Amino acid sequence: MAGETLSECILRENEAVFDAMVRHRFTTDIEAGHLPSEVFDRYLVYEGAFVETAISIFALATAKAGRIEQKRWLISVLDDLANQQIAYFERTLAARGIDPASFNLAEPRVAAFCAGMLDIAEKGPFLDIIVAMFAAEWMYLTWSKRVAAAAIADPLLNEWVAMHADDTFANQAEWLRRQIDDANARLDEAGRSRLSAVFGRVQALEIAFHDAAYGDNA
Ligand SMILES: Cc1ncc(C[n+]2csc(CCO)c2C)c(N)n1
Repeated sequence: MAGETLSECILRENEAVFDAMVRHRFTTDIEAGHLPSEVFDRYLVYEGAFVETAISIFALATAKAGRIEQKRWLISVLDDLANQQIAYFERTLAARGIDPASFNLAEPRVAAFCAGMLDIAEKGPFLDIIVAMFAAEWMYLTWSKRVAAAAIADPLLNEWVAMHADDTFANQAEWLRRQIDDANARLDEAGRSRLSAVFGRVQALEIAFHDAAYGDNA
């Protein structure tokens, strides 16, 4: 549509699947204060595996970035993932007495999500990686900002939601969004629709990943 940025166009074209994900039962259960404890435990183990995958994805983006300013920013994202996010999982798994070995990390929907994201990063150009991570981060920012307004009794769950609703995370998601909008003029229609399809594919993988946190009865 005329006067629209590329990120606005991508969000409009994928509105239905994006809304389905930001309204996923995982987010509405947290908001309503009744996320089952065993679902949070399973989620933490699956999510910890994804954060390690995210380090590989951002490392590939760093390697493929054309400009030093982009590399510099992505290195700071990597530092945050390796030092703040991984530390959250180490602390949280220990505090909740979770043994990751007692969960199935080969769960098909979790494996499909991690492998699907990594595949985009390995095979795709820089902008595909940026769009895939924009899809994952913008979605988390959107539901976390909504859910952060609710009183979350579990301090570790509260911390997780707050971490995705704060300015640092919002700046990260907005940086990705700017990369997409700045590239718009250099793309043709086929390139734009390919990126929009990447965004939609990531939301579908995300929905299955969050279903998996509920076990087999999702
Ligand atoms: C399943 C899943 N999807 C998206 C995010 C959002 N997110 C938060 S940090 C990060 C990586 C780099 O900042 C991403 C993508 C998540 N946490 N877990």
